[in-house]
Amino acid sequence: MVTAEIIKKAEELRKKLRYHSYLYYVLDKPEITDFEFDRLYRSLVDLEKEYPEIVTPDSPTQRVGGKASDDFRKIPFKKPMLSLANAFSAEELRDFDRRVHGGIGAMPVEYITELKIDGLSMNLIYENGSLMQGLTRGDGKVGEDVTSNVKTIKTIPLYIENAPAYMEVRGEVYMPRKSFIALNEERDEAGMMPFANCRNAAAGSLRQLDPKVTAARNLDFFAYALGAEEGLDISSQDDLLLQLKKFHFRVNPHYRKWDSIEGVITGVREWEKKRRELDYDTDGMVIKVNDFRQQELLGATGKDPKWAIAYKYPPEEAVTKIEKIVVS
Ligand SMILES: NC(=O)c1cnc(OC2CCCC2)nc1N
Repeated sequence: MVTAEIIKKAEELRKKLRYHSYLYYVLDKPEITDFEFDRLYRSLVDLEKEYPEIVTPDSPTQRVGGKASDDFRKIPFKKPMLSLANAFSAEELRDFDRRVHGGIGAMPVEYITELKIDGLSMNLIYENGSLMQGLTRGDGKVGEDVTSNVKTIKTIPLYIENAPAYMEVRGEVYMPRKSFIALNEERDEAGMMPFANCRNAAAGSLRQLDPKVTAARNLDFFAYALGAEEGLDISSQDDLLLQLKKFHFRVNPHYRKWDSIEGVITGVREWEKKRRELDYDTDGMVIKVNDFRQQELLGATGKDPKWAIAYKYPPEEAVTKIEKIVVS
């Protein structure tokens, strides 16, 4: 017979496990040992086994669901996922800046630069703090339901405290380079084709029918935008990134605010080389007008926002295997 104490005990364990998972996976600053974490986790598993009726879909024990996901149902978005126009030179960034100033008149403009993570963009739907659906971007209007695979990604919260009634969090699922290299070695040994790059490996891992396979691929997630939401009062991109961190999402730390496009160009040049030191692939920088009122003034033509642009770095040789071609 389930008592209020038992439910309270389960909720306390879930709260502790969420918090320590956040410290370990998102901040990489655990406060307890793995042994202590496992002990907490084991007590919740035992409690839920003894009283199956207290299990909640957002319990930490529900990350790797048993069932293979159905064939990626197509789900329309409440708010389309915009795509980015590209710039390939500093001059094109200056053209973008001229268009922005043309659109909003004499007001000063602040820009935010964010590393452009080379993964696949996702829409995470939270209702009353619980993760209800994880959708791939698809064509920007209709996504694919990969919820059971998304739930296996440890840095994606299954439950968020103090969240509004409805919120869509958007970001990039990616595979760290170390995991990509290890996965390709495994595939090579098994006589399978290697993935060409981290992005393809992440896409292939998210589209697995069995969540257990996805769970073993060590995917990760950086949050960078909100879709449809109720009750959040956020007025700029840098405030949004702070709010996403407060909700315990991983936010890429290398974003920066600039008060001129010349500053943006400095930032873009700085990361052209530096990005190779990172443990994940980037293919450029995303430049966004910081102020949301100015974003609204500029609007979006079709599917590209006029308040954001992606600067693309020239592609470097995708190194999967070194082939030596001996010219006789
Ligand atoms: N790949 C990325 O890192 C990335 C992609 N998209 C966006 O912003 C969306 C939201 C509004 C326009 C595009 N930001 C990013 N950092």
